[in-house]
Amino acid sequence: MKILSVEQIRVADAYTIQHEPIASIDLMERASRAFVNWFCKNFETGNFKVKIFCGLGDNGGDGLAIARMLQPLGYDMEVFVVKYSDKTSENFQINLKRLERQLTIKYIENEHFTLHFSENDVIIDALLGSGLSRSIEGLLKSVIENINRSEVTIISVDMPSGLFADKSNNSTDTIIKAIHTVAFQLPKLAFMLPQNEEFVGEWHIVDIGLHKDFIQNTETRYHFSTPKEVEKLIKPRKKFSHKGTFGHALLIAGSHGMMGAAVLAARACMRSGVGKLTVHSVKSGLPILQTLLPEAMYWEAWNSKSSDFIATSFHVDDFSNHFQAVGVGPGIGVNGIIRTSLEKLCEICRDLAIPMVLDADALNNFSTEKGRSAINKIPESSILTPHPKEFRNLIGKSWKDDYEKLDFLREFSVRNKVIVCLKGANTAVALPDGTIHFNSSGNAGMATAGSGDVLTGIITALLAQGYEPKVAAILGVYQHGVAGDRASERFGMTSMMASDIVENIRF
Ligand SMILES: NC(=O)C1=CN([C@@H]2O[C@H](COP(=O)(O)OP(=O)(O)OC[C@H]3O[C@@H](n4cnc5c(N)ncnc54)[C@H](O)[C@@H]3O)[C@@H](O)[C@H]2O)[C@@H](O)CC1
Ligand SMILES: [K+]
Repeated sequence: MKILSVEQIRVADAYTIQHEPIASIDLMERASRAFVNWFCKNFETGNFKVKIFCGLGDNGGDGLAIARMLQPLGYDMEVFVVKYSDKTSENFQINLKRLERQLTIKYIENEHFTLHFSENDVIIDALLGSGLSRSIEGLLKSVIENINRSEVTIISVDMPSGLFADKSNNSTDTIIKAIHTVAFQLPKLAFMLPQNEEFVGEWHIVDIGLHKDFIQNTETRYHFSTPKEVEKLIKPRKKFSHKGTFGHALLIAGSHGMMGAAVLAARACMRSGVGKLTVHSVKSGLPILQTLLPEAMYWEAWNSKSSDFIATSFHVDDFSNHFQAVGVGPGIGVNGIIRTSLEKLCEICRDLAIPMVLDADALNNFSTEKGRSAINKIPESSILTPHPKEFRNLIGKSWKDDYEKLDFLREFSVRNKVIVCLKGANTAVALPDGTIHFNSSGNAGMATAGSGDVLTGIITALLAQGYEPKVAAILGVYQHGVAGDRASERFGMTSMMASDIVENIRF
């Protein structure tokens, strides 16, 4: 699903009005109806009052139309119009006239207002939407501060009022803190970013029938990978296939005291459909891995006498005609010898065109001053899976906000021609073509030790099966999240562990 800018949404709106064709006021009616349908499904009539706060533009117009539609359905309504300006939109005016016939509207015209909220109230925020052009001040600011203090359920129409859809707010800005945001047709970039979580709450999309052709033909750098889109990427397993069909993966992971990382990645790899798996790790890890995962083969690190790190002088003969994918990083440790051996590994994979996943310590080895100058050795189209701290170390600089983080992410991915999965809620998968794809699955329970190792295993397995790197990244991240969602259903977010994610992988 595309994420369009405010400007693009405005054009989509105009295009729909012209080409469907539909009158602007009827499009607003359709949008408001879509909101109402969502609302009725989620909030059955009962012992509570719905308080709608309307601005003076089209977002306010939506609010008035929503009030008109909800009242006959049995909701106890109170409608407030905040008169912060003399200007109103045409659709607002039309909807105001329509509603005035049905109920008494209350006006908030100056700072001498008092609002009373009771615990069960539900507030619908239709003050400002995507038309926001500056930080909120004056009367609107006072009203929003009052609403936020009420601590009752707040539902925002299209956008939490005061939040910019595709650029950063000032840290002191006044913004509605919604529990739910019900957005029209497409998600906004702001919804994807951790810095906006307390304003957006849980977001939902309702279809308002914007013109499909326009959306299809509009270019954007941002995408939200919906379950429907991603699930289509899974290749069916053919009846006459054998284990050779699904590739042989090499996983380089673990060290003394860090064998859990290797086991988690390896188990996840096997659960994700790889034909064969070899794990390359330290000597002391052999009994651990062979006991916990008899399905995998073991390749002992050549010079791991002290058995506390992997530092193999990789040789091309060990790779050619052997492996279809290499995953490297979880628990391997960081030092100059390991980095040298990683550089050699990258060289071999590049020459033999073996796709790679680099995670955790593989990335940390490229995050020292010397390491950064060797980043260009990472083969094109490799998949890197850092969490934000690892990414910051890799690029050697911090970002001022989440928008700048996305810019750095895109820059890095384009410059090095690699795929970067920046992990977090809505993991961002940046492709070398400059696009960023946000993931839709997963939950906060996945912020637990070993969760990243599981992702490495999944993506390595997909590469070994011949999935194109960009598909392996987007699908792998999604399936990892789905497995995490299943694990959290069973154990709860707080109690789930990375091994529960592994046991819930299902392709
Ligand atoms: N684009 C679409 O597809 C549709 C949009 N609709 C609604 O229209 C909304 C956008 O409407 P508008 O463009 O009228 O904009 P808003 O209703 O968000 O804002 C109204 C006006 O307020 C002024 N304003 C901006 N920032 C302000 C501030 N900080 N303080 C005071 N005034 C400020 C601007 O002049 C702006 O045009 C959407 O969020 C959505 O709710 C729907 O009605 C139907 C379809
Ligand atoms: K709003």
